[in-house]
Amino acid sequence: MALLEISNLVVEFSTSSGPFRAVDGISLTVDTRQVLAIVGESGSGKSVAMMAVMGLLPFNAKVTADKMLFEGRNILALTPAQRREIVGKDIAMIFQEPVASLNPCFTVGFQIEEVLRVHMGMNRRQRRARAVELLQLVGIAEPERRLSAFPHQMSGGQCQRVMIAIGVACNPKLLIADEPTTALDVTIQKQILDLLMRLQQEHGMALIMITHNMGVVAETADRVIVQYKGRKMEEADVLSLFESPRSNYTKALLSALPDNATGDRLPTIASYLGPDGTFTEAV
Ligand SMILES: Nc1ncnc2c1ncn2[C@@H]1O[C@H](COP(=O)(O)OP(=O)(O)OP(=O)(O)O)[C@@H](O)[C@H]1O
Repeated sequence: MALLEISNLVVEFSTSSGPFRAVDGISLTVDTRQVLAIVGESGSGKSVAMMAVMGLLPFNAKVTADKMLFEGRNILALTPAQRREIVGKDIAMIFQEPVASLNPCFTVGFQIEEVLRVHMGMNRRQRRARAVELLQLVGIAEPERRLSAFPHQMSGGQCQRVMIAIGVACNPKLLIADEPTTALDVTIQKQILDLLMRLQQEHGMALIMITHNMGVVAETADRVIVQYKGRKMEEADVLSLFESPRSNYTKALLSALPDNATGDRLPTIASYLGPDGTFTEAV
């Protein structure tokens, strides 16, 4: 049984200019301990699809799916209370903007301990001890002292480490990382990726890595889904994707990497469109 199984996920927003379909029939499965990358340009519906899994979309979103199963349970049929037992505990998500994702009004210690209070029912002493352990785990020096820091007193990289600590606090079975390194300096990006991969391996978590960066895909993923305008263009294991991409859109993404440049100018996506103005899907 797959850990997460989604079939034909559709997310439609009602907007002032009519319905807008951000996710258009995405299917995917994630197995225990697997790292799945979802790659695609900005606006391709990567985040919206995963927010639908978390139940975090606003009221103007309509979510439908033939299947959305976590460990065999239909997530869409759960009551909000049942869903909250899973989300944040068994499935956790970290976001692109670590500083903005933390609450500026509370210390990082409070924010880590809150998750432990809600999901693990720990008492004050246990929470404190676990919070120190978590900060150590994510590589924050002087953890006891840093627990009383507010997010604005920490760097972006440290805030992302705190977000990761909150994400893994309850030993989730699945962690969804939404562009976890995009807002960070290049040197810090590498450290955060290494940290995520170490935690994934040590804790045996499955990881969904949302990214637009093919380098991140190559370094982290077992399987890859390439998404464009809310649709899945291609799904493959990571080696096949880089060695023999089947969809024109994947070919376009790969040829747009500076390392693959053959001329003075990088090719544009448009030069890979088929005669009907669309990309071939290879799923
Ligand atoms: N609340 C909303 N109402 C209307 N449209 C929305 C809403 N939230 C997201 N969208 C639209 O859904 C589409 C998909 O957005 P999404 O954030 O999933 O893209 P993405 O692939 O994750 O890109 P990025 O990497 O920039 O986050 C976008 O066109 C976005 O404008």
